[in-house]
Amino acid sequence: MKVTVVGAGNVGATCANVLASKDFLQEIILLDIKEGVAEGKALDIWESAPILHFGTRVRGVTNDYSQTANSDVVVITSGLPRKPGMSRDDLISTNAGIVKSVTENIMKYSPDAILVVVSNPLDVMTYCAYLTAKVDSRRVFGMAGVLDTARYKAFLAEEIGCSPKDIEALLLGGHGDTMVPLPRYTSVGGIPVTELVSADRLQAIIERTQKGGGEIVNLLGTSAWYAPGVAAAQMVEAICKDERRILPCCAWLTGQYGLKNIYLGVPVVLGRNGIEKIIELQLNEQEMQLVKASADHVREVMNVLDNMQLVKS
Ligand SMILES: NC(=O)c1ccc[n+]([C@@H]2O[C@H](COP(=O)([O-])OP(=O)(O)OC[C@H]3O[C@@H](n4cnc5c(N)ncnc54)[C@H](O)[C@@H]3O)[C@@H](O)[C@H]2O)c1
Ligand SMILES: O=C(O)C[C@H](O)C(=O)O
Repeated sequence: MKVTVVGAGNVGATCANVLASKDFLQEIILLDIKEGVAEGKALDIWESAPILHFGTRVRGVTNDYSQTANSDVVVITSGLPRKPGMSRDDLISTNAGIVKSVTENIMKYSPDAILVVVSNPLDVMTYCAYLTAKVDSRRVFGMAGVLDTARYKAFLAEEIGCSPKDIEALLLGGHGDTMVPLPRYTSVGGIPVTELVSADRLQAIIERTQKGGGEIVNLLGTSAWYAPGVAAAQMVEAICKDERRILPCCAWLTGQYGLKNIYLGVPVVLGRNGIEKIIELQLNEQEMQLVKASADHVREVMNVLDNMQLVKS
């Protein structure tokens, strides 16, 4: 199978590197607009193949979309990352134009591809790619929940002093400070998390998760890439291997959770056709209110995109 990663910056290059090292793809194309960047990083990754023992061919190109032809999956990471003091939503005016033009170019050469959007503001950039691609929404979705859930699990593992491997958890909503980690759907080695972590510590972990992206931006001056890159790679693997994994993804809702015509993070079954199924949980009233508040925020930013009249809804 062939995968294209658009944007050879921090997240794109990390995603390509992780995918290559897993050795299940025939070819990865890394594409960037900046001359030499994708070629240089792809060559560097390819030169690690003899050491890591993988056979996936990794090639870099500068804006030459003909090289991406017939990709099975395309990961879109092109766009500006935020700096300290910014919210993800502040990136909309620059990144919407980038995501639109990238999606147009990709669809020209890979009309059957599945698109995994990573650029921020995530939920709205996924909407932008969907409007531009004009394909079934099951083939256009975003990466956020896998990353946000991983952060939630990492913080819990640290608190409990256990392996992150033993934590199962779920998180819903938009990729912003209104995201909704769900303690009722969180367990540690089969034990409900509420039996191991006090209510106030759990609330502190939820709030740290909600601001997890900003924590890294404040430390680095730019946003995270190791966990985001591997999170996107996990989604690509689930699709290409038709694993039918249940992962939280930013998906187009058509009535689920009482919401429609909106991209929002929900658990889905991810397989060879993209989103095979959206899973609807039986939320209690308080959880539903939090999801609705998150959806309200995402809808506000979707309206900003609509008002830009860049792509027709
Ligand atoms: N969804 C998430 O959970 C998540 C996580 C981390 C980062 N992000 C977002 O991903 C994006 C990339 O982050 P990063 O840290 O890799 O940034 P980066 O600056 O390191 O890389 C972005 C790359 O995109 C390239 N680019 C810009 N316009 C392009 C175009 N038209 N065509 C092709 N390439 C183009 C740039 O040249 C650059 O190399 C940002 O918008 C960031 O906010 C999202
Ligand atoms: O926080 C950001 O701006 C990048 C990304 O969305 C993240 O959560 O790490």
